[in-house]
Amino acid sequence: MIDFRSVSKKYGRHNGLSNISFSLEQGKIYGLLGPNGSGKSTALKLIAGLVSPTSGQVIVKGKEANRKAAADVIYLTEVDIFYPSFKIKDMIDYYDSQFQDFSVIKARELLDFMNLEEDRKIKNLSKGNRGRLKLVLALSRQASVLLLDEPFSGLDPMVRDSIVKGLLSYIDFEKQTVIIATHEIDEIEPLLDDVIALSDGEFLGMFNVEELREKEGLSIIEWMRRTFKE
Ligand SMILES: Nc1ncnc2c1ncn2[C@@H]1O[C@H](COP(=O)(O)OP(=O)(O)OP(=O)(O)O)[C@@H](O)[C@H]1O
Repeated sequence: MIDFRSVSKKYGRHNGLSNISFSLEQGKIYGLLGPNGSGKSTALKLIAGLVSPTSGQVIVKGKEANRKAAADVIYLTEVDIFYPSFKIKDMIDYYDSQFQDFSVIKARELLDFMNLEEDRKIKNLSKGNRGRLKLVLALSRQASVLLLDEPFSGLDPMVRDSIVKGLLSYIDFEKQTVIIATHEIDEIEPLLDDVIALSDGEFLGMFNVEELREKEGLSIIEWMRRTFKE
């Protein structure tokens, strides 16, 4: 349902991604892994149609990715996108007015799960709570592709694990494909079906997490350490 066909993305003379090809299936959770600057955000932006490939094609649900086709793609970015004077409930209303696939009922359930009160002003929220709110807003939509860029980075490690596990119940695996770009591999490993590894804009490989454990006796983090040391 998502295809990268010989995709390169240059920023000026600098390589963001170099000749990458892979295919992703519907209904799976993918980890997009790699060190800083390896091209993870670039890959997500290409799927969301926010940047265009310099060469090659990115196909999402049979069509070339662009801003219009991206109506069915949710992209949770690292950057804060909130209006500081808004209260949480204003943000929920705003999302409800902007996105047909947004569910207020689901948003309220998620706010409850994340311990967020609707009357809090966004500018008064801690970084971790802003991170929680971003997840609430993203997961309250029903789009087919969910792109999460470092979704757990602001979260307290003490609660991260339970949040990560809880989030699974809000994903519709019949319809949604999820790609999580992250450095926090340990916590999300149990969630992932397959992993795509990037380094310096190059595609290192894609593999199944369970197979890796069964055949090679390695966790993702062990595999990453070994691969990136080489
Ligand atoms: N707008 C831009 N202009 C110039 N170079 C860019 C731009 N965006 C990304 N790059 C470069 O492209 C490469 C890939 O960047 P990208 O942000 O995709 O990596 P990343 O894996 O998401 O990194 P991080 O883990 O640090 O977020 C980096 O070398 C980066 O400096």
